[in-house]
Amino acid sequence: MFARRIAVVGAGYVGLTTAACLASLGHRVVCADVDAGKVAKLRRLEVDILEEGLPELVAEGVAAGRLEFVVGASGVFQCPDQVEVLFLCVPTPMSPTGAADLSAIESVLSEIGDQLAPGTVVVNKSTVPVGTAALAERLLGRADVTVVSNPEFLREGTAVHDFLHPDRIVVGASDQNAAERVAALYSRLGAPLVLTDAQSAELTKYAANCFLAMKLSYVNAIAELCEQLGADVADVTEGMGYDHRIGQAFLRPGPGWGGSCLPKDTMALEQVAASSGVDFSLLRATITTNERQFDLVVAKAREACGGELEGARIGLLGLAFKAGTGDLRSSPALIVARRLVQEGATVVAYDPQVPLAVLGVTDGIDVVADARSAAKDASALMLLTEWPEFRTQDWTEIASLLSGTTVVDTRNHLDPEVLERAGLDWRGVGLGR
Ligand SMILES: NC(=O)c1ccc[n+]([C@@H]2O[C@H](COP(=O)([O-])OP(=O)(O)OC[C@H]3O[C@@H](n4cnc5c(N)ncnc54)[C@H](O)[C@@H]3O)[C@@H](O)[C@H]2O)c1
Ligand SMILES: O=c1ccn([C@@H]2O[C@H](COP(=O)(O)OP(=O)(O)O[C@H]3O[C@H](CO)[C@@H](O)[C@H](O)[C@H]3O)[C@@H](O)[C@H]2O)c(=O)[nH]1
Repeated sequence: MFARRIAVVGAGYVGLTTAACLASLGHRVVCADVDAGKVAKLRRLEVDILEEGLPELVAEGVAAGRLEFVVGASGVFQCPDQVEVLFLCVPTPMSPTGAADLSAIESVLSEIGDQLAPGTVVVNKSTVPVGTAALAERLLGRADVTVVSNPEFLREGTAVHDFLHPDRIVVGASDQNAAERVAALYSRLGAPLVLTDAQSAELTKYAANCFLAMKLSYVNAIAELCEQLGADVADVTEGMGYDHRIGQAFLRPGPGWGGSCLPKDTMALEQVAASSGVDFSLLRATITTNERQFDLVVAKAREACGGELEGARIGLLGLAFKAGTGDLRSSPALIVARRLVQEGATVVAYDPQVPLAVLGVTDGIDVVADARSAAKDASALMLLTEWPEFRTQDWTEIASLLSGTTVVDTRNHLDPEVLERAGLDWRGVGLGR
């Protein structure tokens, strides 16, 4: 079924990807954002997030007349065609209590509530606590409008690929007909479909993200054990991952997990569990293990600087929360960098996707234009984001620029033999040597 027109509110990672991909599937889409500057750029076909294939899909959709951009959620009603399905893709950040902040969703609902045509399906794609679809229906107060939960599972950096090749589509609603209308929008993707109630759909999203976070905390704890016991985490995780019940994915140790979703979603589910009277100590341990991981990384930096961070100069390779994105939200690299600054180190960082001017003076992090500038006169170099270009640096030149010899590789991303040939002391994670 092709809707006469789909509206998408929010033109960020999820909203813009949803709008452009639905347009590429043949739907007619109007995408709204409260940020007039962002909308003006999108109208000029400028996409300011790093997502492979997204600028091309936006350009194709606009050229085909299937995709347009408007300012403000109510802007979607300026178009002559009636909106039949409206997706909510607005932020649900962490509030000071740790719970998800639903104010953007509430604000959009109050803005559009009176303007929705009878029979419209409102689809929530933002990550929200159980009960939000029901809350949205109450806020709308419209018996002729249904709210459907359709959580999104895409990853940053591979958003278009993930949207068009999803592992599954989850659609939850009390109204079977509305759920099927939403599911039909994705029919060309051929993905497994989980049709359920709204509560189960909403919980599925948190359950999946928290499971991924738990897997990573577990792996990072195993890596720490490897260091104590003389084992090699790469071999241990390879041996674990061949078990199809475990799988090889999401088993790479690192500086801790971060990004715009896992940290806030683990905190939000913890809040939900607490307020439901459920003792989810496993989830608490997942979070605290990650916080400890940052301590361990800072301790490695301290050791690399001879036991004292005060006055040390440390070069950082990477600031984004993972390779393939320029997103700094809850980036472990940034958390570690700030901690090093707090402990008195001078931190000079390079990231291929983070512009020089992005960090404020308060962060105290000197962002430079290349890896060589980060290495210059540093007592130690630390890799925090696994950008491919870091593997292919001229490591002999880097070695000549450093004042020390230690390279802490928090992701086991570099080739130790290449670094050792350059006279450097490579220190990875989860290696008992
Ligand atoms: N980033 C991801 O990888 C990802 C993946 C799956 C789910 N999610 C969830 O999707 C939701 C959106 O995340 P995101 O990363 O796309 O956020 P984002 O910050 O990249 O984009 C959100 C957009 O919404 C706009 N916006 C805010 N309030 C608005 C309003 N009242 N009216 C119109 N536009 C408004 C903002 O200007 C921004 O452009 C969150 O709940 C998030 O947890 C994110
Ligand atoms: O083996 C691994 C895999 C990931 N990470 C780290 O884990 C974090 C999260 O990575 P990833 O899951 O790839 O990032 P996101 O783009 O934030 O995607 C997650 O969060 C999204 C928002 O909810 C979900 O839609 C996705 O399914 C979920 O993977 C990053 O810090 C990664 O460096 C590791 O340390 N080791």
